[in-house]
Amino acid sequence: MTDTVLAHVSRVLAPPDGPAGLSGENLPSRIAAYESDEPAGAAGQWAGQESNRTRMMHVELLISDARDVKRVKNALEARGAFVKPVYAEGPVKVVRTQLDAAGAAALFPGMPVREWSADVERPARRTQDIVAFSLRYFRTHMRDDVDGTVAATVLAALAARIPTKYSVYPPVLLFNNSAERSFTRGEFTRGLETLGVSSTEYYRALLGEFLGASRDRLPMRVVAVNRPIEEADTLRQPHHLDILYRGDSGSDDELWCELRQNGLWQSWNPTRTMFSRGNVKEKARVLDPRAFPDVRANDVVDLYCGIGYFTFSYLARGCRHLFGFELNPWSVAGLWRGHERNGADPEHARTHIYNEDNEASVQRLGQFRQKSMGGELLRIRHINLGLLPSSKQGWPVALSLLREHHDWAACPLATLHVHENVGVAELEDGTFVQGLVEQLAEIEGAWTYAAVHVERIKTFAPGVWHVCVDVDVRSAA
Ligand SMILES: C[S@@+](CC[C@H](N)C(=O)[O-])C[C@H]1O[C@@H](n2cnc3c(N)ncnc32)[C@H](O)[C@@H]1O
Repeated sequence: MTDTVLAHVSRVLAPPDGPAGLSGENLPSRIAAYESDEPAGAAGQWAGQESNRTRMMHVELLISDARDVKRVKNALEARGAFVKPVYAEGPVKVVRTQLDAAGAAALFPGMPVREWSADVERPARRTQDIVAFSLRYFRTHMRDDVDGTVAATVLAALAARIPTKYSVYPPVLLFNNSAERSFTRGEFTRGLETLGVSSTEYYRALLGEFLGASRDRLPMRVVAVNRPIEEADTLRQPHHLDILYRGDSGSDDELWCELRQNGLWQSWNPTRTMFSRGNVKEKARVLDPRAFPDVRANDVVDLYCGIGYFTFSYLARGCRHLFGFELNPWSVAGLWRGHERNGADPEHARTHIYNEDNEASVQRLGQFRQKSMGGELLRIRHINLGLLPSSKQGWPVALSLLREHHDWAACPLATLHVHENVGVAELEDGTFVQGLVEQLAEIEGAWTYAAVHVERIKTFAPGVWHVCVDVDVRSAA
């Protein structure tokens, strides 16, 4: 064995009281600590009581030059305003603070900031805990007759392949699948065979470690590996979800995950529908009356409603009617499960979901107005356009809805929330936003458009941000 391999083997074989991070002794509590999408006591806001959700929003600093991180951290620590950990989003280093926007501007003039709250997603999970647990398990469950040197080499190889990033989506423990670290790598499966370790028993044991990990104490029964969604797939379906272990006899069609974020339940079938934890921040923004004013008692259209990511936040804010359009029947089924779990609007008096192309929305809203409103116009205060990589298909649809069905006299302002993946350069030089506004004006020239906010939601790929641009639309008349 080379020195490098030996050094690595001695590191991964460190005894339980060895270096922190490899011991794994405190595994359950550490894992439990990762599983929290919201602070204890965050209440469901479904009934539309929005006042108690208003809270001070802290900001995080977006630092483009890594050399500035230390200085910023020191300054924050001196004021007791630093929040661990510092993390990276593409080229940007993100430092969380206990400061509000004004405090940050005073301390770090000109530095870009964005809001965050404790119920916003934690940074990517990277931990050696899974590795430590797994190595302990392999050592205690491998065949007695495996040669010591072979065992050490194989354990080192396994340690390098075990995925360390995962999501707890009860009942599914979903692992990432990077080029280096994955349970589906040949080295991993061959390594288990060499040691005589049963993968089924190993996954069952791994799940056992997560039993107490779900904050809502939901059962964990499935280990799966996710692969990236294909860019070209409009329905954003997880075609490459591999189920490695199932502790029940249900079929894929009966597998429903549940997760509560910002006090609202969501439900989805992970073999049929994508789920992005990172959108939790945008969902929280929809719940913030300062960011999304006048939702209450007005109407909202969600042109790509999916499983209800944003739909539920609008309903929680007390909108009058929510019209959602979604092509994927599995997402619609998930949306209704989540809707039921959230326990309000049981008669579906406010929630109108159409399992069809949003191109049909102009016609559907017309029918709704005739049937349920005596032909009266709607007050469409917000239109959500939540499709990646681009929601461009929905831009003319959104403007047609305003043209045909919106009462400008009763509601003089309508806001489009345009989700897109945008390159950093186009964002920073303003060309994306300018192009968006110009294209909207080309579609409907009689109105005015003002891009009032650009929310950087998460990095989609290096140098590419998933953003939501809020565009205020006013009729010139
Ligand atoms: C990024 S996902 C939506 C995320 C969503 N907000 C949620 O809760 O899942 C985009 C969704 O748009 C749907 N979709 C794509 N094109 C559509 C169209 N023309 N009309 C209606 N839905 C569409 C896809 O099926 C997918 O579920």
